[in-house]
Amino acid sequence: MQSSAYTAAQAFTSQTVKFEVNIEEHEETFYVQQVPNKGQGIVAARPILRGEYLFSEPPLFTLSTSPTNSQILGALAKCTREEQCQYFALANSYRTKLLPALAIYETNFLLLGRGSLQPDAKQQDTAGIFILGSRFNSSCTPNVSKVWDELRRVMVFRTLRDVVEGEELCFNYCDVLATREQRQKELTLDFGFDCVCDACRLEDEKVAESDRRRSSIARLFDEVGCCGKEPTLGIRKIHLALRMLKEESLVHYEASFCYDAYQLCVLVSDFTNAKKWIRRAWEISCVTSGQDSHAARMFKIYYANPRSHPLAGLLPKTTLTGPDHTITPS
Ligand SMILES: C[S@@+](CC[C@H](N)C(=O)[O-])C[C@H]1O[C@@H](n2cnc3c(N)ncnc32)[C@H](O)[C@@H]1O
Repeated sequence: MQSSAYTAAQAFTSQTVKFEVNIEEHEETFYVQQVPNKGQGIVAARPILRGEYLFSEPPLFTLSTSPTNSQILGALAKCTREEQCQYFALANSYRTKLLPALAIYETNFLLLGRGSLQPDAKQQDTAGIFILGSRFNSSCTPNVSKVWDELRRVMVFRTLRDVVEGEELCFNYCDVLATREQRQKELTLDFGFDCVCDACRLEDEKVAESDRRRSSIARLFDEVGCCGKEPTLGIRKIHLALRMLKEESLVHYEASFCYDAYQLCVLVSDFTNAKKWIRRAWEISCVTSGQDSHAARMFKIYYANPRSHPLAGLLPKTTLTGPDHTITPS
């Protein structure tokens, strides 16, 4: 199998430090190659464990989420010739609709805000071009997470679950809890392609089942937030959601549900189960966002002292259930 060897080199913004992402350094872990019906993609060269760090990459340049063609050309003018060539070698899904520089930007930009390691990073409207990160295709059952580290100004990629050798590495371009129809619509309208990921290629009853589960998880996510006065009901909904997330092989939202369960437990002074839930939330956030992420650090503090949460003891004492409790379908 062929890997395309290239180097993405970019100076840190307003710093003199050079930061390089060299695909050759990662060849034992993954390689870039053609994948059926998606152009190029990133493929695991060996079994990779859940939560393994893949690489960090600084943006070639950053702009708003809807720049003009001349703003992009302006940013490219500050790049080296090699970097410009790398940019124009990226995928282009809008070849017939937009000018080349803009079309490539629209096909490849990544938002800097989502999943930021800093809670208050005001980066929602900023996007960047990442030469290697641009080779990740989309999956609606992703096995890779991407988190923007505002402090280091790099996008960090890591695996969300165990990956077998030869498996494609993908993150999600759209909300994984949307139904297939909603996802397909968004990917066609906003990203310019028809998704052929495994979840989108499910047929008949299987896609109906997957849609039902994803919609139920989304609904439970909202409902749990309203269960502050009914912790027993809230915990039951969380168990249900976690079971469905597992059935859908989805990791996103898991830490959030576990943190909600922790909060419900501290509300009723069930600190034994609270500790179990916050430990689970911490473990998952280390996988999805890394142990230096804001969420992982906050969960670690609550694990050390579950009683320190401001909601502790606000409701009458009772015992709920922990993350290992199994529920029977109703
Ligand atoms: C950021 S690029 C990803 C890498 C790209 N395949 C390449 O060759 O460099 C985004 C483009 O990849 C393709 N792509 C990504 N995910 C896909 C998917 N799930 N199904 C079909 N095409 C996909 C689409 O053409 C999309 O516009």
